[in-house]
Amino acid sequence: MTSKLILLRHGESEWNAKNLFTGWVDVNLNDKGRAEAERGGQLLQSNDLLPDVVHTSLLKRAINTANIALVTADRGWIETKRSWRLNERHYGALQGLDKSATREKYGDEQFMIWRRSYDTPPPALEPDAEYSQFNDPRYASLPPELRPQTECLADVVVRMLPYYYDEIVPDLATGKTVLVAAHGNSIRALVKHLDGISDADIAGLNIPTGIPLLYELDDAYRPITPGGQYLDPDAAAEAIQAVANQGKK
Ligand SMILES: O=C(O)[C@@H](CO)OP(=O)(O)O
Repeated sequence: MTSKLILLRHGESEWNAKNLFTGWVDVNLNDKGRAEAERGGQLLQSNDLLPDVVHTSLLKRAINTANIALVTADRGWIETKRSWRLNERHYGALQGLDKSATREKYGDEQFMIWRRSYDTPPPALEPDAEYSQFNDPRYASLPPELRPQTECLADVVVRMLPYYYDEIVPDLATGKTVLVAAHGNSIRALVKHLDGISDADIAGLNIPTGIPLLYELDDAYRPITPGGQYLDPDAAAEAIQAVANQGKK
């Protein structure tokens, strides 16, 4: 038996457009992001990939992307599950900072370590800082040690995988087509797991906004096509390059 898992990074957000580190800050989609989400829904429909269940993070850019895409594909009625474990990587003290200014201030090497190294997190964000989510009511049920103040990608893998195994795989096992609407770095964590990408090589993988990425999985939940298939490969290639170039002049 094979199963279908579709990964969808949210459409462009207000802070993506401003080139700011976002992480757990709950910013909304902009007009371009909403249009990308609609196009994502059209691609699901035209490829006959109609989700039976959707999993999202607790952040509105992913929630609204899923809603727009699913309503567009006439699947707005499907079962919905949400978890903080699908949230974007917490960007620590970088949240709210301009990416280009950060690169200029700290240099290319430090910028890339914070942005794409596997196991070096940015400095922690104090709980009472302006862009901290430490006391946000949506995380009130988490014990303090689970509420991040910064994360590297390795931390995201560790907190995301229990959700994948406990909630997403059981949906795949019952033959459902599963949509996961999440974020650049939580999707990178999941792709790293699915494709068995090394800690070094994952630095070079970027996820475009709003373009569904289909993984057909075998009965061991391994990809039949390594890397999956973007439903619009040309648009994905261009958008991936744009993500990789963020922060460059
Ligand atoms: O700012 C962020 O939260 C992420 C995703 O937008 O950025 P980056 O691609 O730099 O990890």
